[in-house]
Amino acid sequence: MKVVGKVAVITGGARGFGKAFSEALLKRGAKVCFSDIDVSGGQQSQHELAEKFGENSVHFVKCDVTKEEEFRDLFRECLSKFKKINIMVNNAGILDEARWEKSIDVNMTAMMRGTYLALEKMNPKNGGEGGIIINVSSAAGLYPAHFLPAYVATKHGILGFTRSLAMDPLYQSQGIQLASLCPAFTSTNMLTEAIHGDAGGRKTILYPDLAKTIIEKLGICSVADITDAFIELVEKENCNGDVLMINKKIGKQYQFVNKTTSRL
Ligand SMILES: NC(=O)C1=CN([C@@H]2O[C@H](COP(=O)(O)OP(=O)(O)OC[C@H]3O[C@@H](n4cnc5c(N)ncnc54)[C@H](O)[C@@H]3O)[C@@H](O)[C@H]2O)C=CC1
Ligand SMILES: CCCCC/C=C\C=C\C(=O)C/C=C\C/C=C\CCCC(=O)O
Repeated sequence: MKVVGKVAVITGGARGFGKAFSEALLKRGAKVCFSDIDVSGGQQSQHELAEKFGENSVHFVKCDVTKEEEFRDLFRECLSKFKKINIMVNNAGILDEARWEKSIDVNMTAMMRGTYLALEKMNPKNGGEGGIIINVSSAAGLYPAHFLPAYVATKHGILGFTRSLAMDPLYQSQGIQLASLCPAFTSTNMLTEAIHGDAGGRKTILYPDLAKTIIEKLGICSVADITDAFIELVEKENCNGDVLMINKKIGKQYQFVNKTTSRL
């Protein structure tokens, strides 16, 4: 998709990947409605991005993705401000093995809700123009990891859901594409908290003592590496059903290149 003139909705955009993806789209001439549960972080990012790209190009909305009404309001506010939605990025996520039910709510249920809401708004029958939905999974959506079992389950779920909808001829006929991004370890606050504990000092992964060894073995990507892959997906002529993994050793690699189910 050509990004210039398009409108994107991004969840979890106050910091980390969400903020970097917002900036990358703005740089290419899109308008961005980004959201987060973190109001002060969101307002700070709004201020920085508006200074660079103009007040009329970027808009922050407070949205806890686990609250259906707030999620619906995010779409309403984007449509009211920018009149259309062409790109949806379900990026908000948490890593918290002690709160595995919450991990399912944020990483899985909310990602599904964001996808269904975007499908509704992008449907030409509802005044939409089609579009692209990118769901942020992880290398943890492709491989098991005994220090992150609940997180791994949610990230596998994202791939199953997104790849299945991408096969649906209905959405294909509406000009809607769905793809998944699978970054490996990347230097954001999520990684720092996994290594050192969260703001309250609680550990978010099992066996944090193993972190150093695992990271030394697998390496750490930069946010720029992942943003480059994100933009590649968005700008591709057809990204439907794509699963793009990025890790330090291999770089970018498309997975499940055969997009059909063996028996269907
Ligand atoms: N950092 C890493 O190594 C990797 C991260 N990911 C995924 O990338 C996505 C972004 O992660 P990072 O930028 O690294 O993390 P981060 O922790 O820096 O940013 C996540 C953002 O999501 C927001 N958020 C959390 N719960 C929310 C909720 N209920 N409603 C709305 N916003 C909420 C947070 O306030 C924060 O601004 C997540 O889905 C994560 O699972 C995937 C692979 C690797
Ligand atoms: C050991 C330190 C754990 C820190 C975890 C912090 C953030 C991780 C976010 C992720 O999304 C996890 C990404 C990848 C891990 C999953 C599988 C690792 C195996 C990948 C491989 O073999 O290349």
